[in-house]
Amino acid sequence: MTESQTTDSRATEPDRAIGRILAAEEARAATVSRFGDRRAEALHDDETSTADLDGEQLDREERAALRRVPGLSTELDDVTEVEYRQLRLENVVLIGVYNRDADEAENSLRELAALAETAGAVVLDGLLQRRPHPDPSTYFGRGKVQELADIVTALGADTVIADTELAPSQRRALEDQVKVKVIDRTAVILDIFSQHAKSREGKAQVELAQLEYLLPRLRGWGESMSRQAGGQVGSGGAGMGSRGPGETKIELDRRRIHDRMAKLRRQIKGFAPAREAKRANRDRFEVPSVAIAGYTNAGKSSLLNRLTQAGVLVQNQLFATLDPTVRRSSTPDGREFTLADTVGFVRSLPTQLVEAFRSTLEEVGSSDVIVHVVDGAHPDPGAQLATVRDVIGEVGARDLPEIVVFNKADLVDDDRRLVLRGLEPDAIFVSARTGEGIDELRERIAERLPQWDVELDLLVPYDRGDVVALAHQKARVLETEYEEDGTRIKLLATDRIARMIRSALGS
Ligand SMILES: Nc1nc2c(ncn2[C@@H]2O[C@H](COP(=O)(O)OP(=O)(O)OP(=O)(O)O)[C@@H](O)[C@H]2O)c(=O)[nH]1
Ligand SMILES: [Mg+2]
Repeated sequence: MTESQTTDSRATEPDRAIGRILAAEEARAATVSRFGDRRAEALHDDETSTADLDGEQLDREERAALRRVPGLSTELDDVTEVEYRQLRLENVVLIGVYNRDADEAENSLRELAALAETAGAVVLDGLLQRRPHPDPSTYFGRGKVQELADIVTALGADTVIADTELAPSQRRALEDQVKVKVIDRTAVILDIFSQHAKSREGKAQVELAQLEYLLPRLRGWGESMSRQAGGQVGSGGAGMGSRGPGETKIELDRRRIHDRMAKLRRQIKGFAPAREAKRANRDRFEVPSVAIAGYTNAGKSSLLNRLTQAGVLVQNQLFATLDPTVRRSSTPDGREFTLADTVGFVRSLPTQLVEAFRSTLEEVGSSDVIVHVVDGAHPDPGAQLATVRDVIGEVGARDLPEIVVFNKADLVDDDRRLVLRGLEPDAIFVSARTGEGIDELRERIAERLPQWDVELDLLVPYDRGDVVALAHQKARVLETEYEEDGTRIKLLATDRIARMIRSALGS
């Protein structure tokens, strides 16, 4: 291992890597912009308010430990944990292609840096190439691929991550020329999800998404790596993008993978009845539901904690929350509602994940109100808003009442507030950290919660016992009379329930 010396210092002192990068500056061509030293700026404020962590503290430590030493006992019995971690921690170079908007591309690459670090890698550099379109065969143009290969060698990087979803053939061609492992944004996000999934349902969902991603990429995944005998990939050859089902199960043939996927789908379906039962229970006791949705790291869990003292894991990490937490809360005038924390969204959220997490996301779709949290201090809040609304639309929740909340107001100055107001005139500014705006948010939620103010007077034909049953189940029946043509029912309902009953009756 000729690399071990440099790898060691980098693993323990990422700062020195930055020095090295700066020193290598001259080697760069002018059309390639770099900002490896400003990485992870998208994640401001590393302070984790420990007061918020209480019962979840252990979970957080566990997660941090798991992050870098996966599968220790089964793969490498003869090295110490420390050596193993140094071997495994990946040193990555990020690459992206853009056409017009350099700022946007830079934000996206910075977010990719945050994602890579969350997955456990050290980011050494980031390179953007301006091009009308990514090269269909190698993503970067031919000349730049060579330049990239030189940079990778100079920095001693062992992985390149492209800020896109690469076609299987692009990935292979790039790998052949750059001589280190190449993965894409989708693989990194899948990797984070697989590290963070905790519940059985979450694990099944992530594995399904990973298999779906891997299936068209099976041929050649390990192949090109084994051709690089003596390359810089750690002896396991694994790491980001190949953890989870990627490593051992990759040898299964397609059919067995298809079988496995079918089984996972059945399993995930099997979780639905429990969720529906909970939902039905909430309906019966007339408890309205509020879902907190928003971009990853916007502060959804912090806000839930602030509103309910829930003690949910808060971390300056992307996708800290994968398993939705539901807590009870109440309005200032004493009405109860449930408040659900949800999985964060990210730009180009892999479609495989949206599919696999559809059941979880549909929880958002079946709530009464959505609190849409946006990080007010993020460089591009408009893009966050749009991304989240896209996903909300995809699960059919576009028409639900939405309260837009700019969080982290403690980091937002007056000028910026004006800009944010321009984006969303009705939004509320809050800070989960200082408590600013929280009372206003409670009031706004109370206003938007469904009111039991719709009165219906229905004549239900005698052959429609189902509608009578529905009325008794979901609404407050005030009067029942048996007339010649059917049952006359007077009832009180919320808007949503009234619509449900009317459409069941076909009126
Ligand atoms: N300054 C400041 N930081 C905040 C505020 N709210 C949350 N944070 C920080 O932002 C980071 C993310 O907070 P989380 O609550 O974990 O965010 P999340 O939206 O649940 O993130 P995911 O579950 O990863 O999608 C943490 O480091 C928090 O401490 C706030 O009002 N002000
Ligand atoms: Mg969270």
